[in-house]
Amino acid sequence: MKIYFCGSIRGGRADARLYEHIVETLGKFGKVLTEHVGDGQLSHTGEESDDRAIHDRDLEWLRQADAVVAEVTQPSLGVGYELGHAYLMRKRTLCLFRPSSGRKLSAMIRGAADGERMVVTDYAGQDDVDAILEHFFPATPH
Ligand SMILES: O=c1[nH]c(=O)n([C@H]2C[C@H](O)[C@@H](COP(=O)(O)O)O2)cc1CO
Repeated sequence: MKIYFCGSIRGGRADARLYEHIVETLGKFGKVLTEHVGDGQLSHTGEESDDRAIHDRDLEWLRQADAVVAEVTQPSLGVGYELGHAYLMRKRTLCLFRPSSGRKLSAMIRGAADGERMVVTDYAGQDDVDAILEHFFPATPH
């Protein structure tokens, strides 16, 4: 199971520690292609690499992915772009949103959910992540 994790980078790194926890937990279900998104050392300027190289690599990883998981509380153009591609590629996708942030999730994300291929789950925080992921990923060996 290859998993593509999306989280804000240039959109702001306020939730970076939460991303780190999600990436670590996702490791129980498969191989996370985008581990760097959960790297606490990665700043809001992003990776050192050339922007086109980042873009092309990430779209290729997205093509390879069996599932997509996104933390969507911190708004990010890149995450929105990835989710649009994932949707058109018909990838099974889980979006995690924290209403306690005081934000209201974009209609273009919540409005795309069908509860099957594209799932949006509201949650309180880190302690809920395990149970949500266990519910999303089928209990088959990988
Ligand atoms: O350095 C990067 N590396 C990278 O993989 N990304 C991808 C993965 C993230 O899920 C998403 C974050 O987009 P943004 O930087 O617009 O917040 O884009 C984005 C950047 C910087 O834009």
